[in-house]
Amino acid sequence: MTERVAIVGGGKIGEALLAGLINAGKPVRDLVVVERSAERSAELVDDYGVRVTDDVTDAVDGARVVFVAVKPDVVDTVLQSLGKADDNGDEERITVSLAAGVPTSRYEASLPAGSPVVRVMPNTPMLVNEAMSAVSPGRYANDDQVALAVRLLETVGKVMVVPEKSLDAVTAISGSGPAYFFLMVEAMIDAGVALGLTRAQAAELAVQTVKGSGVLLAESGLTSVDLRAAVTSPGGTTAAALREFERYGLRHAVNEATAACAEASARMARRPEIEGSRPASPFTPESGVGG
Ligand SMILES: NC(=O)C1=CN([C@@H]2O[C@H](COP(=O)(O)OP(=O)(O)OC[C@H]3O[C@@H](n4cnc5c(N)ncnc54)[C@H](O)[C@@H]3O)[C@@H](O)[C@H]2O)C=CC1
Ligand SMILES: O=C(O)[C@@H]1CCC=N1
Repeated sequence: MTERVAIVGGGKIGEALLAGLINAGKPVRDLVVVERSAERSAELVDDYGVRVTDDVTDAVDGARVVFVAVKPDVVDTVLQSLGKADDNGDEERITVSLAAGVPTSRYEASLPAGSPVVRVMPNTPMLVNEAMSAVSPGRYANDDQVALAVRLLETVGKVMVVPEKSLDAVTAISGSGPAYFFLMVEAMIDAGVALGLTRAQAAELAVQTVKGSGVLLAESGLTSVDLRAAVTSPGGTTAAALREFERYGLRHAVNEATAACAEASARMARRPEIEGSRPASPFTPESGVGG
């Protein structure tokens, strides 16, 4: 892996990618991060010894792959700088977007004609090299360029190639999906406390249960239906719990929530003033919910 890589946006996803690439053996000298916040830049320099700059044009000079990991409403600003960057001569620069809801066509319209663009929907388990990334080639990205993006992303988890029209649905399942499981764990911890456990006990029980269940699902070769049936003894405790989940409409809630997520992603693609088109969050920033 000798290609020079620039990561524009050193937030949660940008850092996850940076850490993953370094862990996978990519030399730090082949990496550069573009970050607007001075405080965040200092953290990245301290933690990874990577070069961090606030100048997009300077950072992408000589970079074979440029990952765009800023919020969707900042993408147009970044594209203006990318559009002004010198070309790389023979080595065409590949722009890889990690931003939710921004179509490859918007990149292609701003970048020099025929620029290769690849759009990706990753997720935050990338921080522990367990990402699920869905990759969609733009109209000018050739097979080798897509393969390079896939290879880099495989250093931080699994990769699936899908047509771009699937990305709203992908966002509803794997992009936002980690938050659904975190919410479930939060609810289980509160429920454990209500049943008399300490919060620490309930947290340890719930976290290890979700981790073990995930590994079992990924590694046993069995389906979620088989595995649920294996936990559910006839007339037993699990059946009593599952009956209540069905009575309160868990499947309906999942259908409605994922439909709302896919629609939010599609809405962002239709409108450039992305943040303004988002529904109000039910959470405060202090609750730690964002992303
Ligand atoms: N957080 C998540 O679970 C996921 C996020 N994404 C996408 O990844 C992108 C990044 O998301 P996060 O990492 O969560 O956001 P974040 O807010 O943690 O990171 C964004 C970073 O970009 C920096 N930044 C802002 N303007 C800049 C500019 N002009 N030049 C350089 N840096 C700039 C910010 O200071 C910040 O550090 C978003 O587009 C989001 O849609 C995709 C999938 C999952
Ligand atoms: O909530 C969001 O908009 C981003 C995209 C997928 C996960 N987080």
